[in-house]
Amino acid sequence: TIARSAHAAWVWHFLSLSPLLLHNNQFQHHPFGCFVREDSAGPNALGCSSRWPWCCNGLTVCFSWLRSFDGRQPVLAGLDPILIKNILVKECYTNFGLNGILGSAISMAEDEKWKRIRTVLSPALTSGKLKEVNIFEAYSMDVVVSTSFSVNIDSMSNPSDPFVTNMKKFLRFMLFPFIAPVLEKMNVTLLPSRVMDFFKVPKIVVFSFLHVLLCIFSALSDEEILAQARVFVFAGYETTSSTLSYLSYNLATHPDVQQQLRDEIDAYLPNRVKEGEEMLGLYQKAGWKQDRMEEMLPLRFHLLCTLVVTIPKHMVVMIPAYVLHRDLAYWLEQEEFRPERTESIDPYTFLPFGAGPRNCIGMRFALLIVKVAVVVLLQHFSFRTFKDTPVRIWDGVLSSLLIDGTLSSDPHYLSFLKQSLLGCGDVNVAC
Ligand code: HEM
Repeated sequence: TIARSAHAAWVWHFLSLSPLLLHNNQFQHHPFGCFVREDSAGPNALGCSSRWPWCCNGLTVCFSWLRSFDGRQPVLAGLDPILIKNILVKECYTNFGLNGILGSAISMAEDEKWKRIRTVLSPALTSGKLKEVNIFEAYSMDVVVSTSFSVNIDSMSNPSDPFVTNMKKFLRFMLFPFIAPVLEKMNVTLLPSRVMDFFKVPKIVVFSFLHVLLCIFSALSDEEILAQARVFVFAGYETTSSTLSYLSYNLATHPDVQQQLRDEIDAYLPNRVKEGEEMLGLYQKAGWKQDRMEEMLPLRFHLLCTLVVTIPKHMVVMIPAYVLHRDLAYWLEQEEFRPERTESIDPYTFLPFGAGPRNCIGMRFALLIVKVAVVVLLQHFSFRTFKDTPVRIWDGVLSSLLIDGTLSSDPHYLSFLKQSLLGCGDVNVAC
C-alpha cells in the first residue's frame, strides 16, 4: 500500500509539475541528445554494461555509467574514482539547489558565498567545540534540534511535537531537486510556508551552534546565521538516525561483532562511566549523493577505463554511493557487514560523508552522536534479532531510495535485552 501510494504521489506530482519541467533546463530543445562522448565504445544513453552489478529486488542491472533523465534534466551517474575525485575535489563545488529561506544555507550556497560561509562555520564544529555540546539528552532529531536551536524535544515520547512534525513534512519536500532552478526564477518555494515559518523563529538559547554563531561571528547576516542553524537540523536528522538504525540492525544480526565491540567498550570504560569527558575521550581515541553542477564549464576526464568523457555545462552528475559501496571491483563479499574491512585503498570508493571541500561539515559531530549512542546502549543492552526481524533489509532500502529518495525501509524490529536482566525483559524497538 505504501509503495502504491508513493507511486500515486509521484504520478500526481509529475502531472501537476509537467508544465514546469518543460522549461526546466538548458537542454530543453534536444534534451535526449545531450550526452556527448568521444569514444564510440563509451557509455550509451541508458548505461553500458561493465562491472557494476546492482541488485534490486532480484533484478540485476550491470552498468559502469548510467545516463538517465530526471524529468527532462539529463543526469550522469558515475562510479569511476578519477571522475569522483575530479568532481568532488578538483573541479567544482556541489549544492542541493533548494531555495526559499534555506537559500543562504551552506549546503545550498555556491562558489564565493559558500566559501565564506564554510570558513565561518567550520570552527563551530571542531572537536574542541563539540566537547561543549550536551549530547546525552536525546538522539538524532533530538540532538540536532537541541544543538542547532537549543530546543529540548523528546521525539520518542512526544511524536506530535511541532518540531518533529514540521521536520517530517520538510523532508517530504526534498524529492524534487531538479525543479529548484525554475522555482527560484519564479521566486516560489516548494517548501510549505507553514513549515518554513515554523523554522523562522529562533528558540531560546542555552548552548547551540546558533549561539556559537551569534556570539563569535559577525561575518554572517542574521538571515544567513538562521539558515545555517536550520540546515544543520535538516542535514543531521535523517542521516544520523538512519546510521543508528542500520548499525543497530547490523550489530543485532552479527552478535560476534557486537560482543567484540562491547568488550572494547568495557575495557576502556570498566565502570560504565558516563561522564562527558570520558565519553568524548573514547570518541577521540576510537578514533546518495547528488551534485548539481550549475555553472561549471564542460569538463573532460580521462577515466580508468581509458574513456574520455565530456560533461556538458548544466549536467547533473550523481555519484550513487549505495552502488559504489557495493562495487565488486573494490569490495569483496560486498553485502557482508565486516567493520574491519581494509580492502579499499582508494578514498574515493568509500564516501559516507562525501569528499573534497564540500564534504560533510557535520562529520565529526555525527560520529560523536552515533558513537556515544552506541556505547551507552551497548553498556546496558544486548541487541538481538526479534522474530519479525527480516534477514535481509537492503532490497527494501534500495526500493525506498528509488521511490522517494530516502534511506528508510519498512520498519525492522530489534529486541534490546537489558544486560543486567538477561532473559528477564526485552524491549522491542522498531528502527
Ligand atoms: C551519519 C550522519 C551523516 C552523514 C552520513 C552525512 C553525509 C553527508 C554527505 C554525503 C554530504 C554531502 C557532501 C557533498 O555534497 O559532497 C553532507 C553534507 C553536509 N552535511 Fe552531513 N551527514 C551526516 C550528518 C550531519 C550532521 C549531524 C550535520 C550537522 C551538524 C551535517 C551537516 C551537513 C552540511 C551543512 C552539509 C553541506 C556541506 C557543504 O555544502 O559545505 N551532516 N553530509
